[in-house]
Amino acid sequence: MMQRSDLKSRWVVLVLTAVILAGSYFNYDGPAALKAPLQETLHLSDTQYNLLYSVYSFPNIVLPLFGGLLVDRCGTKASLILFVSTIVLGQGIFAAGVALRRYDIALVGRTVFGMGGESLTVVQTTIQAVWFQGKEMAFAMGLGLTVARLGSVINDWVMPAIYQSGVPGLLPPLEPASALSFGFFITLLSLGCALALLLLEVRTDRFLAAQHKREQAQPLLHDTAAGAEAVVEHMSLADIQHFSASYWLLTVSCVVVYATILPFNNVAAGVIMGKYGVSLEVADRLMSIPYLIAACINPFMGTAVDLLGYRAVMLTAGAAALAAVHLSLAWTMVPVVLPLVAMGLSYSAYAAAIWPSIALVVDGRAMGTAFGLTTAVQNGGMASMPIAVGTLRDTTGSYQAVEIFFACVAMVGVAVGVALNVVNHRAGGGLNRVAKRRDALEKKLEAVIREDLEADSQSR
Ligand SMILES: NCCCC[C@H](N)C(=O)NCC(=O)O
Repeated sequence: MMQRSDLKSRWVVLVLTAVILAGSYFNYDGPAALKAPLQETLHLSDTQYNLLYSVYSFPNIVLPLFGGLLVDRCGTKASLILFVSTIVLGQGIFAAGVALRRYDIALVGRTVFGMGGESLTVVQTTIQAVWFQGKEMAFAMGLGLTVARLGSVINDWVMPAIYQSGVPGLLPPLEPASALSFGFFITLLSLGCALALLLLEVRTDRFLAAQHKREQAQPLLHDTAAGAEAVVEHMSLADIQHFSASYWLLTVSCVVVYATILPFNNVAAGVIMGKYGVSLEVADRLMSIPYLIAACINPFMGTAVDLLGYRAVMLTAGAAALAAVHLSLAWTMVPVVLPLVAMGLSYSAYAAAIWPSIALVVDGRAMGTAFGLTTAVQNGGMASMPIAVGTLRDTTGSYQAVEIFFACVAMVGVAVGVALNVVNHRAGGGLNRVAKRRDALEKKLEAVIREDLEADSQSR
């Protein structure tokens, strides 16, 4: 039976989902690129500044789980439009709050932005998993993250420039709200791409339904995460208890390892300026290195995962490399470019392995919920880390304790990775195998079971 992953238009879907997410990532990292001007204009301490990230993540300790359920129950189309509209609204409120010098409104804006932002990553990953299932999934997710991360990198370059010079006749210079308003226009671009994707999905539904009718297969019921297959069973929260041990270990790994990457980026400019005595502009450029490296090599890392497997090994090695990076930032004076490049490489290896791994250990009909739950737990880490980091920085007066803390968290990620390798090996080692070989083995197994059942019914 023909599926979405058999269609060439999956590449258009990849471009659209990537650009949609790039708009979200661009704005997520907005405060990091404007850290000093924001703190100056709104008179914020480090803790208050970091709260702009924590409030993004607080609602997401729960919301993406329901976002994922919504994706599985109502489909990707409605969820996509809902979540993109929410980031447009949130960014608008955030920019207005900063323009009005109202920290409380700015916090509300970041909260609303977060309510859409993380569930958007869930629906985007689910759409990519559905359209690339059994094909170039890790490559597609890697390329998607590349474009999204380019959003972060462009943000690091464009936001300080717009802050400095404004947009003639439109946005005044030396005003952080100008840069944030520019970010609002970027979210409108994401909305435009989401509407284009909606049209494409509707046309694909019609095409596949007609195709299935011709093949006398079951009609297409709706566009759930299970894609073009006829799905009648609905995922419910209770089904979470059937997720495997590998899934839970992947989720714990995701929360601890990402907690050493994304929250580091929020304070990277401060770490670099404090340790190496460079200006904000130079620090902003330097801090874009990890995301830039990751953006450049994500598709290659993804291809390596598609061709070689070794997902569980790769995500353990990625965590170990991140621990080394943070220790070197805490205790050595090596040129800062080295640990930043190493961070980009390890982040990319980790991201290329973790997201496709989740798609491999859960059933198709639970994909949105699984991504949602992982993202929810991940946000627990992303909500608490900035507070811990801000408090450590405010109490010790330097970033050394912060870096040692990041390294310890990464080491927990190594331990979880080792446990994952053991558990997965006992369960057949699917995560470290190539997906196509894994599919072939599963098909062989199904055929043997079917033959057994047929022989059984004939002998009765
Ligand atoms: N919007 C920035 C935070 C992204 C969090 C998201 N759940 C995620 O982890 N995405 C993958 C990545 O590597 O950024």
